[in-house]
Amino acid sequence: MAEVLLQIAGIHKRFGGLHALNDVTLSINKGEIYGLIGPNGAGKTTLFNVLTGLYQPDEGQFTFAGRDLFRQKPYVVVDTGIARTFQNIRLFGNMTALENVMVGRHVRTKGGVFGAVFRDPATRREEAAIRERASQLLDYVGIAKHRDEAARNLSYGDQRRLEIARALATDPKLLALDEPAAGMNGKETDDLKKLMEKVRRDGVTILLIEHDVKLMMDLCDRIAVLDYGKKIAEGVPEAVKNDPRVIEAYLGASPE
Ligand SMILES: Nc1ncnc2c1ncn2[C@@H]1O[C@H](COP(=O)(O)OP(=O)(O)OP(=O)(O)O)[C@@H](O)[C@H]1O
Repeated sequence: MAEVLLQIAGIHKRFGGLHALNDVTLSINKGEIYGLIGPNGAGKTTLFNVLTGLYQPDEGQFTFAGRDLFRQKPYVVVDTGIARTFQNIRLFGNMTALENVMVGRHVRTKGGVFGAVFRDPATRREEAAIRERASQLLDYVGIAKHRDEAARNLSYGDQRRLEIARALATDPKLLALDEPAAGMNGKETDDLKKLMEKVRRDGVTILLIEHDVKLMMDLCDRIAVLDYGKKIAEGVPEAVKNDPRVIEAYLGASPE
């Protein structure tokens, strides 16, 4: 039987009078690529923000890898094994690609203030290991040649890959990607799809928000659909695509 990695139940999130997440329940199995779709404003990013500790849910339950993460702080969430990218790229533009990934890696290291100030041998060894791992990750996502370039000078597609490398540097069990293909051309999207398949093969579960329906249909094992903060459908892509509630949510009318 499939092993559940992430489970949320009865999650509510309100912004004043707006019910952005309304009783959302879902579970993601280890090794899955799980998609989240829905019209604009449906609550997808809000759910990501709840799952990564940026927003505190009003009610519900949230467990991940056997730990209770309900209303936990973002650093606890990262530590437990959830990493994410953002809809709007959030890199340190003036830092090199390598340095951006090293920042992500620091989450998993021990060197404290003492080590950083006095640069003792243990800290220097640790720093070298961080650099080495960051370098490997740039290679892994296919942008090793841009290692020493400022992040802001990378192409849009490469910046998205760099964000993924930085997220992977935290050694996540679950990688949550918020519209990673936005603004990509066909070739870049195809390369991104291959990268996500590789990440999954290497043991990382993926949660994906994406508007590119073809990409979602090709890539996801299961898809959940949000509409006005409610989960209106969930299942394998083919079933979701043909679900009348989903067609209605997207088109505003049932195809009779
Ligand atoms: N911090 C906030 N304060 C107030 N309202 C918010 C906040 N964050 C999100 N919302 C509202 O919650 C609703 C859901 O927004 P959300 O960004 O989660 O939708 P989405 O499905 O990700 O949309 P899109 O596909 O356009 O990115 C929207 O009506 C949005 O305006």
